[in-house]
Amino acid sequence: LNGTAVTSPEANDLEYLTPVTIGNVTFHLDFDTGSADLWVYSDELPTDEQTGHAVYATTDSKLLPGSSWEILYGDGSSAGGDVFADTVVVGGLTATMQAVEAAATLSAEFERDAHSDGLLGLAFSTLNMVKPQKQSTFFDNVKSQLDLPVIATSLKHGAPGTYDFGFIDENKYTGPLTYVDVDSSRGYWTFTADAYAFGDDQISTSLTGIADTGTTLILLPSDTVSRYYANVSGAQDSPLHGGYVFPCDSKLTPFTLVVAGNHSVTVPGELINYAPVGSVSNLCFGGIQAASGLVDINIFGDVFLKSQYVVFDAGSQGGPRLGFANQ
Ligand SMILES: O[C@H]1CN[C@@H](c2nc(-c3ccc(C(F)(F)F)cc3)no2)C1
Repeated sequence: LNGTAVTSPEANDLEYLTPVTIGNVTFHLDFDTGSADLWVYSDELPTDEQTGHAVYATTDSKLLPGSSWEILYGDGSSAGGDVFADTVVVGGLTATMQAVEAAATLSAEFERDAHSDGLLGLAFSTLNMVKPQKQSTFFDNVKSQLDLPVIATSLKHGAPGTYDFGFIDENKYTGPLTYVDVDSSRGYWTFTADAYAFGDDQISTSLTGIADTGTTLILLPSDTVSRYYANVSGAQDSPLHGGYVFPCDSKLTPFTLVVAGNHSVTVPGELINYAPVGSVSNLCFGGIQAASGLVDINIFGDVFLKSQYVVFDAGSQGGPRLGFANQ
């Protein structure tokens, strides 16, 4: 059995939310290939923090005795609580004994996120934060039902896309799929590009990072980022806006990763114009920004992933790998 779930972008493609049924309640979760915990807003939160969200009724649920979780995300946000076992359905696929992590505390950033009802982690289960015993991700729990141990993402700019589980949909991409090996030793979908380019400016330095659907932007070392925006007239690193901004009518340079020898994966300049900074100024915020101190790895987030149909292959032909094709 395979499955497909439709995922929809919030404003400015800030995050993509996908319906997940737990028990008989549907939650809209932020699928995150950069973490490995499935957690939901719950009735253990202060009532005002539950408002506007689907809420997991822990009183009707099967507790995992003595288990708890606490997670910290790359932007410094955090969440924590206790753990239940429940039936979880995504795109027609069912995991009967899925660890569902009920949020009892949320950091301020989550309190401001009016739309998502929690996260569904799709990184490797070694990254799961449940103690004393790590729990399996939804993907690991349904993997045996799938034709292939793969997740394929089609995230789009300002339009619904899909998460395919168990199969690769030829109708969703053009040209060849180019595969690159993944180093899963830190639990992420980590890969290395042999070189990269800003337009025609070839940089023959390798670049290692993670494919992360839960991060909105592309986060790179600050010197790399300043080199990118040197090509964009009027661009400046603005403390007021928290990163590089430029005139919204700027023509942005494409960003290319060279992988698997000589295959180019290119993000068109248009996708690197992330969004206007506000309604009055004609400044736009860049889709490539510097990775903050908390994050010690480059992150190829949604701005990167939107240009590609991406196959997260857990080992259909040996080790884990990522496949990229234009969409
Ligand atoms: O940790 C890395 C793993 N993937 C990245 C990720 N970050 C979030 C996140 C979602 C929502 C919020 C909030 F709602 F604004 F609080 C904050 C962070 N989800 O995945 C970073």
